[in-house]
Order: sequence, then C-alpha cells, then structure tokens
Amino acid sequence: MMRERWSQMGSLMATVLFMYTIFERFFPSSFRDRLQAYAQKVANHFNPYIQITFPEFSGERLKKSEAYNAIQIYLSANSSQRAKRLKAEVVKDSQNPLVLSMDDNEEITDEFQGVKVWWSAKKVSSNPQKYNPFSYYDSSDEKRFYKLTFHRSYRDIITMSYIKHVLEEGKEIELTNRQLKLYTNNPSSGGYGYKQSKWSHIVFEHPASFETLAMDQKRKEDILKDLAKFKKGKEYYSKIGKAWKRGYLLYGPPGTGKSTMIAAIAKFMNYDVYDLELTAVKDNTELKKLLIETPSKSITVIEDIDCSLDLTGQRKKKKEEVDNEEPKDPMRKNEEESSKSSKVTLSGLLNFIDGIWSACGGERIIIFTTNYVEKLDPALIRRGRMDKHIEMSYCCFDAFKVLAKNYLDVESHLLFGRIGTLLQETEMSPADVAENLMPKSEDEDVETCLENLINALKKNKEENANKKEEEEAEEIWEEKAKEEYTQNKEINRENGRRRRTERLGRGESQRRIYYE
Ligand SMILES: Nc1ncnc2c1ncn2[C@@H]1O[C@H](COP(=O)(O)OP(=O)(O)OP(=O)(O)O)[C@@H](O)[C@H]1O
Ligand SMILES: [Mg+2]
Repeated sequence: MMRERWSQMGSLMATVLFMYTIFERFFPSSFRDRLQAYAQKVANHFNPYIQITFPEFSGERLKKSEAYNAIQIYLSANSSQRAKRLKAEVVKDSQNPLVLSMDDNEEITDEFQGVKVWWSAKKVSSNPQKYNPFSYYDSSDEKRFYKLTFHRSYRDIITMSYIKHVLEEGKEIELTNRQLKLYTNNPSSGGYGYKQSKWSHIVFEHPASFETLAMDQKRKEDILKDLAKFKKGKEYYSKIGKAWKRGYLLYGPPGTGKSTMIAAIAKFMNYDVYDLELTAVKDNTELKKLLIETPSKSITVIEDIDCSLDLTGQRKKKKEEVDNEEPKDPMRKNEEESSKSSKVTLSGLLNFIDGIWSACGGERIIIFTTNYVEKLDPALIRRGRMDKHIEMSYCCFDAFKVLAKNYLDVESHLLFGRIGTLLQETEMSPADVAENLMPKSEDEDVETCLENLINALKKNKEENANKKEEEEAEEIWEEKAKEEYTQNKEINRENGRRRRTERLGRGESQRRIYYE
C-alpha cells in the first residue's frame, strides 16, 4: 500500500537523520542547518501526505484546547469504536460521563465526501528537566495530540471543510450529551464584588417532557414545529435581519402546566434555563449585566411577570387603600420590601428583551408566564417581544388522555367517554386532574382512579353550577337594587322639583305683596 511505503520511507529518513546527528559534530553548525533544511525539502517533495497536529493544551499548557476536546468527542462517536485499543475517560457535566476514545498510538480512518483521512492519537514526552513552577500540568511530562494525515491533493477540502465539520459536530455532540443546568440570579449585594458571579446553578433534572405534557395535541405539535424551526433558523434570521431570539408568553390559570412546559422546552431544545428573579435585581444596569452573562442556547425565564414588579401600571395602590390594609404576614412583607428596593423599570425590561444587547450571541429564548395576561402592559407582550402567545387552559380530553397514560398507563377505557363529557362541562386544571388520577394506595386500580376523577369532576360541576346560580342571583339583586336606586333617584328628583316650584311660588306671591 502506497501509504505504507511512505511510512517506510519516513523510517528511512529517520535513520538518515539519526546518522546525521552522529556525524553532526564533525560539521560546522551553519552547514548542518543548511543540510537539514534541504533534507526536509526533499522529503516534502516526495511525500504526498500532509499532517496536521492538534495538541491537547494550548498556550502554556494551562487551558485544554477546545479543538482537541471536540475532535476527541467526534472521533469517539464516529470511528473510535473501530479502534482495537480504547481509553475510557470521565467527562464532567455529561449525561454519559464515560467517554471511550482511542488509546495512545492507535490509528483510525475516517471518510469525508469520498476522501479518506487518518487520525492517530499520539503522546510524546516533553523535557522532564525543564520545570515550570506555574504550570498546573507539569506533574506529567507527556504531551498528547491528535494527528490528522491526508493526501495533499485534498488539502482544500480538508482544511476548509473537513476540519470545520469535525469541530462543529464534536461540539454539537458535546452539547447534546451535556447535563442541563438551571440558573438563578444571585441577590444584589449592593456594591459589586470583584468577579462575583451573577448566576448560581444546579443540575436541571426535571422529569417533564413534551410526551408527558398534557395539552391539546394539535397545539402541542404547533409549538414543537415552532421550536424546531427556531433551532434551525440561524440563516433565516440573518437573512431577514432579525436577532436570532424568540419570546414565548405562557398564560393561563394556576396548575395548567406553564412551568412544566418550560422544562419540556428546555429538554427539547437542550438549552440551559436562566430563571430570572426580577425582585432581586437592583436596577436596569444590573439587569443588563445579567443579560450579558447569559450565553446563547439558553432560555431566560421570568415567571409570574405580573407579580414580579409593578410593571403593569395598574396595581399602584392609593394611599388610603394602603392605610386601610390589614397587617401583613412577615414573609409577604419581606417580598414586597425587596420588590420595592428593586428599581427595574418597564423600559429597562423592554430593553432587556429586545434592546441592542439582547441580540448578542443569538439563539436565545425568553419566556414569560402569567396568570393574568390582561394585566400586562401591551408593550411588554407585543409581537416581536413575545412572539408567540400560548394559552395553557383547563384540562381537555386530549390532555386527560396524556395524563391517564402518564399516571395509570392506560390509553383507552370504557369510562373515558363519561370523563370526556364531564371535562367539556367543567373547568378543572390538569394539576387537579392529575392529582385525582394518581392512585392513593396499592389497592386502587385503574377503574377506582378513573371513578375518583369522575366524582371530582361531578363535584366540580355542581360547585360551578352553584357558583353560577349564586352569580346569577347576585346579578338579579344588583339589577333590582340599580332599578330601585334609579326609581328613587327619579322620585327624589321629582320631589325636589316640586319643592323648588313651591318655594318659587311662595317667593312670587311674597314679591307681589311687597310691590303692592
Ligand atoms: N399540562 C400539564 N401536563 C402535565 N402535567 C401537568 C400539566 N399541568 C399541570 N401539571 C401537573 O401539575 C403540577 C403543577 O403544574 P405547573 O407548575 O406547571 O402549573 P403552572 O401553570 O405553572 O401553575 P402556576 O400558574 O401556579 O405557576 C405539575 O407538577 C404537573 O405535575
Ligand atoms: Mg408555574
């Protein structure tokens, strides 16, 4: 094989060079240098293969090379399994922490657009005598690197496309395998400490996903398509001249799955979640700093936006109202005090969402949730800021079927028909339906759980009917009171008019007497 022959030639050259080193002391250094350069030139002229090395550490061996990392992941996913000797390494923050890659001095082949390339993992010893007190990795004198070999006629395709493809795919695999994180902003500490991180995080292990999310099937598919389009939208967004970000407004009554949907979106998109607590943000400048620290491929969430700050402009309390209020419990008082100490304004928040800074990085999602969409300032939720408004509503039949599958592992049952009818006549949140479906003891079977739900739905229906009756009665009474009030007003006005006329009449007769 041609390549084999060339490697033999390489060994031959090495022998020549070895002999050269033996004789080097007999020649002056200027002559030696010239000879070495010439030998290299000859070898390059005859060897049609090009080699590129990717060292494990860049710079002063302080930072692990991103390229090396990406290549390792790419090779272990694509072709390392074919290597005979594998090396196992534990990678931090990965769903699958054990990464198998080829062992030192192993070689594997890869193919790209019909071009064959060779990858080998190499290890060389650096000078052990040279001690660097600042280098963290100097306990070991080994330097690792990957070597890529290819025929020189494919130079362009390899350097322009293949390497880019390997690095991109490696990073993509790393992103897919990594563990999601849930971030929250640290409370403002007054003056900023040097290098104080603005976000703290934990590993995000929410069990919810779109499969387990109970909602109307068609609307769910709609959201999934929207998210998938956004994920692949890099070129589209740059073509239309719009920052690559999308805002979702989730609104609806409590317990309808807004927070659950955020977890499902994070899992589907494989993005970290940045849960922004607005009341802990000191002012607009800090809000901007928080935004700068959120990377691309992230979801920024503001839950219950209507309660976060007084952004609605409708909830300002008049002084009298505040004076008349009952004493508050200390927890709420604290919350309100911290909200008062925050000077974030509506305009600061609007800038946060679609100001010039928000365009940095791209591939960002912003989600607001609220129970009262009508309370929000229209500017905050206009399209462009909150591009898609998603209503999370009371449990429908589709949603019930998902919950029944999740909680009881049943896809159909005779009682489903009855439940479907009752769901149409009631307003029960998926959280309540789920609670009623959940078996409360080992003895409860599917039928018992479904009957529990039917009873709860019936109760809910009765309560609703009673409430409706009460409301209707109240309306009738209000109407009656209004009528009486208008009538009385009319009578009073009539009486007043009569009294005035009488007074005037008396005045007229008195005047006449006076003139007479
Ligand atoms: N649509 C749903 N699909 C699956 N489970 C749901 C759904 N809605 C609610 N649940 C269940 O009910 C619980 C509460 O739901 P969730 O916290 O998502 O409601 P929410 O709309 O965010 O409520 P709130 O407005 O009070 O914040 C969840 O833990 C979940 O188990
Ligand atoms: Mg919620």
